[in-house]
Amino acid sequence: MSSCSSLLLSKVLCKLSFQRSMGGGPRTFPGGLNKWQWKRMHEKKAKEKERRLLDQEKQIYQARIRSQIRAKLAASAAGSEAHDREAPTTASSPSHYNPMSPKDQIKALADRFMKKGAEDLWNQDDGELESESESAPFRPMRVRGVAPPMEFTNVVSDRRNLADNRSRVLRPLGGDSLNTRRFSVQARRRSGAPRFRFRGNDTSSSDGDDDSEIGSDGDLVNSYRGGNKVLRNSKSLPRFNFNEGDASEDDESGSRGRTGVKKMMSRASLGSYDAKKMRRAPKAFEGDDSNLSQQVQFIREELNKRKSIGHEMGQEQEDSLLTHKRFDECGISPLTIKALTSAGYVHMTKVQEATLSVCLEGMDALVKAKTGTGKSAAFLLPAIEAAVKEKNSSSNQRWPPVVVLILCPTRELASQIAAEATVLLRHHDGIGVQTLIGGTRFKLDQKRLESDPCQIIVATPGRLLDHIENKSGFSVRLMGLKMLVLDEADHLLDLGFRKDVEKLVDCVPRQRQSLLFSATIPKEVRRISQLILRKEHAFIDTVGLSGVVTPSKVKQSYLVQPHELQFQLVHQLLKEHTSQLIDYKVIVFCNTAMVTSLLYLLLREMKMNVRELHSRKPQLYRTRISDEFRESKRLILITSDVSARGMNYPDVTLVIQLGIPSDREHYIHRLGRTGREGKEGEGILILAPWEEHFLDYIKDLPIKKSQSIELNPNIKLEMDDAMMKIDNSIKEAAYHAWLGYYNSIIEIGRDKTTLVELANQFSSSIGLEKPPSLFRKTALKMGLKDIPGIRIRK
Ligand SMILES: Nc1ncnc2c1ncn2[C@@H]1O[C@H](COP(=O)(O)OP(=O)(O)OP(=O)(O)O)[C@@H](O)[C@H]1O
Repeated sequence: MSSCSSLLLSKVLCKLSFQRSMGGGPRTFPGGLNKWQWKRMHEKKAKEKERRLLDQEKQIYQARIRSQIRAKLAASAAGSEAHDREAPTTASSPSHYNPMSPKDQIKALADRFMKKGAEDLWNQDDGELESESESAPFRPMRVRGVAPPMEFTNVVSDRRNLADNRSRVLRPLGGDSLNTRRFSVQARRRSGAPRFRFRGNDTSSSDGDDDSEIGSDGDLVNSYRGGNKVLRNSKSLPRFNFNEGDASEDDESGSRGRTGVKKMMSRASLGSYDAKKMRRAPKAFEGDDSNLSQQVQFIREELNKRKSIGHEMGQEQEDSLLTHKRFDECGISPLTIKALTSAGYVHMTKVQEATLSVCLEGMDALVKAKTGTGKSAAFLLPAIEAAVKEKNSSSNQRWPPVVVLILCPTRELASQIAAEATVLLRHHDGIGVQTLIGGTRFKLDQKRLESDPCQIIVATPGRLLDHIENKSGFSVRLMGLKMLVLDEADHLLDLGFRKDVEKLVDCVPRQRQSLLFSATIPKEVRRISQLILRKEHAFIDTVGLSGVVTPSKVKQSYLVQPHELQFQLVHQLLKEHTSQLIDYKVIVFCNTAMVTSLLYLLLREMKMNVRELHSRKPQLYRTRISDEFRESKRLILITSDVSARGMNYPDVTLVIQLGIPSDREHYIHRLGRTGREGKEGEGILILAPWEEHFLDYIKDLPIKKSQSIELNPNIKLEMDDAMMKIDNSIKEAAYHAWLGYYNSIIEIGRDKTTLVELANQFSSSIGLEKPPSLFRKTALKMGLKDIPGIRIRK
């Protein structure tokens, strides 16, 4: 009764504050709170959430330690059992000293790995199966001809599909119930590829394979929320140190006080099994050992057969973008079908086929699909359907509620999504879409919202929060929200954005559908996504059997060249490419806005057809260049990571990445600007000799070393001349940004002396007589104050 009345009261207050704000009365937030109370309330909520999270992390960590101790004790007990295998364990011996019988061991393993996503939780420290498998508990099974542990795991993960699970993992390509891809991932994990270290010194997760294999939910949700399972090592580690200038420059996150220090979430892992799970062991494993080994043999053979068929089919399927399924078969409204048809969309792409029915059912989903495969339409179609449904049920409101909220990390991407939504909405009268993005006038947004109320909002987190906090009745309109979409979800849940996104999630109703899309979903993001998704959500992965997340028709290569020669190398590569292709269209990614600007000016001086796009440019300019590049051919775009994700520039023929990307995901998304819609493309990564370690993090991708290119000495002279013409202030800013970016990279950032040496070489290569000085405070923050070669501004 009391909760009912308080709900009623808060609804009335909401309505009142909405009416007041629309009518220009005193400004209040829902519940009659003023701006500061409202803000404090959300800050408090965010703090509480953070504390809860930390508690859970702590529990997970402690559980992990406990499990390690247990594993060690069990291993030593197993050693002693080898001497005395026949002797039954005495009742008096403590239970954790008891080695398991082979059957129990299998049951335990089966239980542990049969759960969806459990192989995702496999880690090297789970060692009994590999290194300690030679010891007692497993030996009897080996004698009976049972496969070595790794294959066994695979067999079990097949059986796992029979088990009931709360959430669904859908792998439409080839219906990979036997999950051959996971097999290779586990093998890779065992090979111990080091994890890319930008995110911190997380040596515990040495798989380097965040993207290509994500586990499914049930356990993960459980273990995350309950914190009572044995999970993988959990640490919160810095990802970025201080960045001077614009180093890491995803515009919207930067604009709202990006912390400069990024942390990694811990990764979940079932380090051991627990008694409860024993009950869920499949019946087949309870039979006698000889039956079991026959069965295992049979399943393995079956697996191998399916694997080879799957690979062939998988490759074929991967090369084509569209499926046979038509849009008019899936129950979306005829007006949308009409718009789709006139836009040339008749058949669905794989991700659309895999997700549409699930999303239209109203289920939450986390979706992973390759770049350029039509994810935008995959979430826009259910979004439009939600708006249509809502419009039919509440048509007379003057200010209709916002039914769908789509969050994007960059302004350009938000505009692109809104443009696509407008195309799909062209035949729907009374349903509108608007963008709320930074870099435009706030008042203008407000006017647009009042004059043209719409049901679908595409926004960047920073500007959206401004609207909620500055209010104008907007937060009240969000109370009717039915669907929340996070495009580039992994990036939005990364620390640069996470706080803002959490605040936003607190401002929308809990009863909603949430859809998270990205081409890359690292495990820590998979975990944190549970905060947004309902427990009963689908995880849909259309990457395919190969497990390669990059487009199959993109030729990937890398070149190694010292920093000071890299500009010349870029110039030479561009010259070659543009002379070979008539309709070239190239994107060159630089790591910072100021280096982007410098390279742009240099290439312009060298008479190349270039444009620049980065966060230091005014929004109008950015929009103009983005539109121009979308429409054009024979153009080169020099850009920073503002263009790395989601931007759909058709027919890009080459992507060059200059310098080490800030992580594996950045590499994949940047590369994904070419080879879209199943087309061909090329990607070249240019690394300095010390940056080659990055290749460890992408070694599962089909990237090859390119033949070295001999640089033309005459061009060098020409470039030096061109460089002389560029203003020193640009070069100094580029030096600062360069130093800031590389200082944030752990490998080099730790060795400050080498870093400063490299920076000073870069400085002289761009024509600066001596390295520009730093403010004392900045040098201090960067840990560079007393490093030889650093000049401090007086
Ligand atoms: N069903 C379809 N039929 C034909 N073309 C389609 C279809 N769906 C999407 N496309 C086209 O595919 C291209 C890529 O789509 P989109 O930008 O949505 O990819 P994405 O998966 O979101 O990529 P990214 O991961 O880079 O964000 C667009 O040009 C879009 O028009």
